[in-house]
Amino acid sequence: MPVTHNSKTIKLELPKSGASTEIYLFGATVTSWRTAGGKERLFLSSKAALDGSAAIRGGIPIVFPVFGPPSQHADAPEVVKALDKHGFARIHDWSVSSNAPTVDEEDKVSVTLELRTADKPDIAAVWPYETVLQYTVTLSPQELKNELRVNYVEGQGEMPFHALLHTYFLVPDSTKASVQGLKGMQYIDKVKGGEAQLDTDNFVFDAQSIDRVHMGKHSTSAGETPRDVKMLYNVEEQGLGKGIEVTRSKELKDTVVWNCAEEGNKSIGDLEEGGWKRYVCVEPGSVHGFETLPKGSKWVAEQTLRALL
Ligand SMILES: O=P(O)(O)OC[C@H]1O[C@H](O)[C@H](O)[C@@H](O)[C@@H]1O
Repeated sequence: MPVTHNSKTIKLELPKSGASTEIYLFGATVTSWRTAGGKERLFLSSKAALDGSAAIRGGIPIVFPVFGPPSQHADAPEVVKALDKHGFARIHDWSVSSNAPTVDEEDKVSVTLELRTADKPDIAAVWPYETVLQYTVTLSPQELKNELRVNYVEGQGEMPFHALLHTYFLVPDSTKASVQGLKGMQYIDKVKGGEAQLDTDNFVFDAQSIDRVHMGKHSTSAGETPRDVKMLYNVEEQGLGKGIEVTRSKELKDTVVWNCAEEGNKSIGDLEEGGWKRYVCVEPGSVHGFETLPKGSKWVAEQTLRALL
């Protein structure tokens, strides 16, 4: 059966190719993505809480409706200031949507999860905008697509929000991994206290702590387009390929790159020892400036991850 689930997780499988993905209902967090042949592409800390007691350390947590600690944003509206770091989507149970059909074909399988703020009293207490989040995960032999839909159903005034797909890639060695496609972009360097900088080269993770928010879109002769980014392993390994290409819809205009390095690893209790060397985060989102959504409307964004052979 290509779609199986239990009370905690959903598994999508393409038996012919060996590709699969696993999604926890908690946070709608994708915790595993294996491409054709069964190679794992996402990092999941062996110390991650998988019992709903904390956000899952690894995979693809969903950040909504605020990125980072709300106090970090001078432009955060009052209502946002009361929220937890990275918002509420990653720390609540989602359910399988009965409104969206599950696609189940030989080389494509998908499922849609849903979070209704009206069903969660603790969210409704702090978030006066009734929201339905829908998240569709689609697996093909070499690709994983994540589509997030934000439906603002009922409330007063426009709804402010950030959204981001906090993708942890599994890498053989984070100090060798690089990211192509950010050259020429302005970024905010959170390690250097929020200083704005210009990326002048293709970006190489090294042993230093990295925490950057690359802002906005690419200007090309064809107009403004969202960036296509490539995360490269720069390591030869049987069956691994070169890396992962990350494409996204224009709504995910920003890209966060993060690795906590050895020193930072010590202060993250649920990150396994040496975990910093096994992951790099490349996170498409809209986190520089708040989106504002009129009541009754919808915001749709997606990323596609593709293994580069
Ligand atoms: O530890 P978490 O709350 O999951 O946050 C993990 C990281 O998320 C993002 O990448 C931020 O840019 C980092 O500043 C933060 O440390």
